[in-house]
Amino acid sequence: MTTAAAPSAPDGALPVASARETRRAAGRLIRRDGRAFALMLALNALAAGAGLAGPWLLGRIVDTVRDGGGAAAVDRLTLLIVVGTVLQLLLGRFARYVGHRFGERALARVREGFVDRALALPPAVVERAGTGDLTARGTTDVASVAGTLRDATPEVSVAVVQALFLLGAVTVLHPLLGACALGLVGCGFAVRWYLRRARRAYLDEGAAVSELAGLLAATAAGARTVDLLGLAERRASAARQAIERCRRARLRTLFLRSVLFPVVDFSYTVPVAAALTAGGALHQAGVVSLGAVVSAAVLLGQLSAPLDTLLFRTEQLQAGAAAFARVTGVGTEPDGSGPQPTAPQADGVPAPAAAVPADGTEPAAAGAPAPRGRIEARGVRYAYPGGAGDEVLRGVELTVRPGERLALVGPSGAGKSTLGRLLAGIEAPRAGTVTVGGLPVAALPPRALRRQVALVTQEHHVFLGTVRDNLRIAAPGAADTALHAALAAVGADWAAALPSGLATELGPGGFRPDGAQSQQLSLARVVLADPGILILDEATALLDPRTARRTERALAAVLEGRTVIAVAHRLHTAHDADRVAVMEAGRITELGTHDALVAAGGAYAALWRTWHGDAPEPERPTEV
Ligand SMILES: Nc1ncnc2c1ncn2[C@@H]1O[C@H](COP(=O)(O)OP(=O)(O)OP(=O)(O)O)[C@@H](O)[C@H]1O
Repeated sequence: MTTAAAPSAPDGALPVASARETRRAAGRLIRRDGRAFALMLALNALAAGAGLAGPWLLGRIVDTVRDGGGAAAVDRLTLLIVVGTVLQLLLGRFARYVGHRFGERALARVREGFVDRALALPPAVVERAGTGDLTARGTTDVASVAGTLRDATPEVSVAVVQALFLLGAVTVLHPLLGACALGLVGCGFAVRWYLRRARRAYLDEGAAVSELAGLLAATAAGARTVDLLGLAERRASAARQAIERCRRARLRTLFLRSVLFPVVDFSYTVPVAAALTAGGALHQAGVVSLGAVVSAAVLLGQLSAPLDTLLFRTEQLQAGAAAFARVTGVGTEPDGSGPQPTAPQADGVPAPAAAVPADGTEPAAAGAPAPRGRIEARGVRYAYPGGAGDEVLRGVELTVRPGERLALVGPSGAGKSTLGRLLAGIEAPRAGTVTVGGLPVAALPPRALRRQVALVTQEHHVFLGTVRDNLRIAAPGAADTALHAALAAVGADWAAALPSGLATELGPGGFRPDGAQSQQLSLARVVLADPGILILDEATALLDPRTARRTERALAAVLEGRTVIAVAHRLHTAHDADRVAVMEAGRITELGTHDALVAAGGAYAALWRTWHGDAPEPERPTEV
């Protein structure tokens, strides 16, 4: 899906679908349930047709009485009015029922699509946008779309059909009486004025709510840090500013409504007054009967009901359309040219890129083992967005062979973690290329990429749900035997002793794994995902020594048979690696085996001597 982002999307924020793309997405939703939509419209048309009987029969009653007709004739006409009204009620109710069901199905599709696209978002996109925006789109915006689809769409379709039928009926009575509906032109101007401003205003309101949600979520998540560092006043001040922006955005939408509604209310009376005036003249000229004038006035008076619905729902439709644009925008690229989420195949694995790797290794194929191809960085340059434009990586050249273990060492801030993120495809280089098995990582769909490269950090997350749920995230549909094998591979013996085995619930109210156990669960997921290349960055850095030892043992099992690039904090890791790359100021300055680099007497040799206590501490802190 390609969209042009709304111009307002700030740098790093998730894109918002353009008006055109929003309309297209709505069209797709309607087409997918086209029969139900057509049935809803047909039933509405029948209900509106039945509704015309009342005013028309009222006119007939007036004419009958005027012509001296008896009470029996009036009774018959009155009975027909009752029949018409009941018919309208029943058909209208059925039309709404069909409409609500259509709305619910469409909403389910919107929700499923949103979840799919949100889950397929590259982590870097979520990091830059902030989880508040994504949360607000997944909650407030989806709820707004829900209200629109469930209530507004059926109501609006009823109202549109009713209004058209009423106008048609008056015009049939006499074209001049139909022309009296032009008195509603003031209403049209007011609505146009409103609609021109409403999309922008509602988008701003949604963005302000997202910002506030993100700020409050971050403050709540970091409550202890806020308390510890005495940041409460600063956070409260930021929250006050965000609330003020919300208030201003809300006031703007309120102002738009406060102009719209009074103008519209006045406009409703104009056609009725015009019909009575013009109708009186026509009647006197003998062109129309008195009953026709009464019918026309009643029909035009009845126009206010569907128009009211339209106006009332217009606001909801506008808010819903803005929310739909924000929901649809998730997972699209701001410039409309970047990678789009890949539709999963039946087994949940996306189709891999159909290209033959340059180094002759087998291309990825659905269900086939991930290729253990070489990973290469050529002339890689990178600067963080919003990082004052300073280059963090300045022309990195690196080739890691299949099955090789490479240790990345160097001073703090040299760019090791950043290079790890680029090699894992989380960030894309500003210049140069990163390829895995000959395929540029930037061109691989996220899920296909994850089958080839995994970045293991000290961050690990236990999801609410069972042990099985937590593991199957990496391999949907994996058999219990595979899950047990993965747990055993990372030394998670504790899992076998859980009361309900793989069905044990994790988290509050269930089993609460400690740091090492959580890390083991996340490593078991890596085993199940079975990527050919692992990038380790501080995987055990924050753990206490005992936990770190347990985790490292688990890690050793995971590394077996894979290409490994490890940001090395302890030089014994570098010593045990096949080769060592020294990184300084965004470049690889030394590359070779431990022995060769020590013999060369360069930066690595100095680090190694420092680690052994043979030399004074270097001036810059190092990762030893
Ligand atoms: N998200 C970010 N936004 C802006 N600048 C960043 C970001 N992350 C890192 N940097 C900057 O990029 C530079 C390289 O950081 P990086 O973390 O890659 O270095 P490192 O060698 O891994 O250091 P360390 O071992 O201390 O993490 C540093 O100057 C850092 O301040």
